[in-house]
Amino acid sequence: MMIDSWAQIGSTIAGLVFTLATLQQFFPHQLRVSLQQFVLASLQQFSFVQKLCDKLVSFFKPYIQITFPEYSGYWSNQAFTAIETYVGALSTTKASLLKGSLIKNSKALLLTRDDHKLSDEFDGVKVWWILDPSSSTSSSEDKCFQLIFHRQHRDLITGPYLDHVLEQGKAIEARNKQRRLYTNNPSDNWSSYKKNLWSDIAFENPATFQTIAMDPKKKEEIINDLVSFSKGKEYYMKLGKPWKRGYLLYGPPGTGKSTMIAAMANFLNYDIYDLELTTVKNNTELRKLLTETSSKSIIVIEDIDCSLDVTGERKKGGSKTKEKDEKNPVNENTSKVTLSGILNFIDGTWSACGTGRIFVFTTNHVNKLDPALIRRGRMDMHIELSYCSFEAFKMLAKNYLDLHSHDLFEKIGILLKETEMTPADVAENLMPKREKKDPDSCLESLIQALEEAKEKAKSKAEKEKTTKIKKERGKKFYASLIKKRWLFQA
Ligand SMILES: Nc1ncnc2c1ncn2[C@@H]1O[C@H](COP(=O)(O)OP(=O)(O)OP(=O)(O)O)[C@@H](O)[C@H]1O
Ligand SMILES: [Mg+2]
Repeated sequence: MMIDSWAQIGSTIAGLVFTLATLQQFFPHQLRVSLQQFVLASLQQFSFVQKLCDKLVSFFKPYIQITFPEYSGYWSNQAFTAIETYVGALSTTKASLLKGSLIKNSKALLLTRDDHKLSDEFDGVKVWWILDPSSSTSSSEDKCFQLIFHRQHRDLITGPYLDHVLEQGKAIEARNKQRRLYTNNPSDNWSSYKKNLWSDIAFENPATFQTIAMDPKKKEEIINDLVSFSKGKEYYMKLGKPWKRGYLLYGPPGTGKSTMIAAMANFLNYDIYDLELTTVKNNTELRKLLTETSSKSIIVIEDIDCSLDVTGERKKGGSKTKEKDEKNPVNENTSKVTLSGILNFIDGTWSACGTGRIFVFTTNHVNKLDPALIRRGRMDMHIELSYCSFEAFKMLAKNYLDLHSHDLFEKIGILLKETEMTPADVAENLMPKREKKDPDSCLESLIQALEEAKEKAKSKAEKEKTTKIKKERGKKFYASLIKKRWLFQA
């Protein structure tokens, strides 16, 4: 009330000053000077009185309240959601009244305090959160949070503290969020409702970077790259580049390409969009699908060489190439997605319509891919996943058998150098076949498999060698026949 009346006085004085300024033009000079002095003195007195009044108000009412409603107009208020999560997680360990809920798309049971008033501390300053302060008095069904703090900490609380609350709330939400695996629906099934472009299920692949067997240095490099990308929003903005990154995973079947994608999603807490190119009819559909993916997600095209003819069409250049490219669909019957459509999808104007996106392509035949598709900027990091090395084997032994060392490791190390066995095959041999783990028999079964693989490779190499020799002999024989015939004719 008091504040309202002072606001009224303020506007009255402002009006008076304006009227006086207009009238002044008609007064003689002497009178004008005296009037100005009078107005200045009154204003000084007014500001003194106002300061005094402010002090009185803050003395009798020293606390500030900020309300965060659940809805702002028709839209849900994102600040409310983040605050709800943050406040819910406030020292649940100390509280005696708890409530549990399993929220949609959340992977864990959410335990929150079942109090209406909670205190929190930031930089030594105490604040209070009240849920639904008006619930007892108001008939409105909308929930809201009220933050109460002493007015002397206004700057700290409205600035750094609220930033901290929103950031923490969002981080907890992301941690609890159940990741989703999306796959695109054939466009014949698309309804007018946009969400129908993709179907999704809970993503429950438990692969992590700890469980992936590969060169530790390479693994660390990938992790660092992902971390700097995921935290690099401002950096990308500064560079004027869309916030996106491409990874090309290549290597023989069973070397961990799909496992790596799952580990990336789990590490970053991103959803996966598994794009099945063969069901996409044309570039327009491809663009639509892209615009319907969420930010901070991984868009995957597995076995890109099988989904699209990307075997160097653009290398030839010229308008003819483009013509050929357009005529070179994924699937002769239904799809007209072209290489240029894919290039535009990853790197064109449309690719920047969301942020924090990761594109991952996998292939077993990296040499077959058009250089334009995998150049840096499109596929920024090329990751080779190869046959099982000794380092990779040690990781698998640790994960599968809890073994850090064993007498048989040395022999396995030598055999791995002499053979090409995929981590998938090594893992299969290390998997205990009985309920009770018996590391010795698992390692022995691996040694046996390695020796068999070595023998197979040896006999295959010998076979290839004899076929080559036979071919060369045959060639020589025909050459001599032709020579003899030619001599005879001559
Ligand atoms: N590097 C690895 N580390 C740990 N496990 C692995 C690794 N590679 C393969 N595996 C195991 O083998 C299985 C098959 O691997 P994955 O599907 O990732 O291979 P891929 O490279 O995607 O093969 P493809 O080229 O046929 O798609 C996985 O379920 C995983 O258990
Ligand atoms: Mg795979």
